Amino acid sequence: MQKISVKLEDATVDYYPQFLSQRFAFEAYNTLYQELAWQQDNITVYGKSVAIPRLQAWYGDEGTQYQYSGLTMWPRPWHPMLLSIKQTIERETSASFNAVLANLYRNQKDTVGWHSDDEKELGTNPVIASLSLGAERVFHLKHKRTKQLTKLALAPGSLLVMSGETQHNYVHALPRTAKAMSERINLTFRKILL
Ligand SMILES: O=C(O)CCC(=O)C(=O)O
Ligand SMILES: [Fe+2]
Repeated sequence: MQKISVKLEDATVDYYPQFLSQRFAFEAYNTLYQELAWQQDNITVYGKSVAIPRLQAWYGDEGTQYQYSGLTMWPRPWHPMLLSIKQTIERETSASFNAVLANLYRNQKDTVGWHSDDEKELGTNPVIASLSLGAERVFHLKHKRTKQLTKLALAPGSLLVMSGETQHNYVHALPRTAKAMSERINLTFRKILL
């Protein structure tokens, strides 16, 4: 399988342009779009409740609840399609995961702002495996100290694996775009320390 090591200072990022076949990526998109328990969550920012600009769903092993910005996400039991994708990623990367955050970007206005996946439940130097389906969107990575910006177009069926000190040294985001975009699903597989 084709794997591209993205050249980044102080980070380890691998990109698999066609991790899933086009046919399977299309099928997975349709199934997950229809069958996951997509919800609109609110977070508390400066004491105010704000709707997150995307839909989300959290699936995982029992005990993998996850907290951020005043929001606790309780895991739903694995959907068979998520479990099968997880196992395929585990075989290829030799990492293991026990939960996944599914994001649904409904259009070009849905985004995720600058952050690192550095919640304490993930431990130091977590492996985050990010699978993309549906519309292609541009993922941004920014070095915290040098501010060096890297942009990666994430194709449907592609896998981006961030490991090593990436979360420590970089923030990442999926910005909104001026151009109209159809729906995109992103699955970020994680390992919550229990
Ligand atoms: O949608 C993406 O590609 C990124 C999602 C992300 O960064 C996250 O869920 O932590
Ligand atoms: Fe993230």
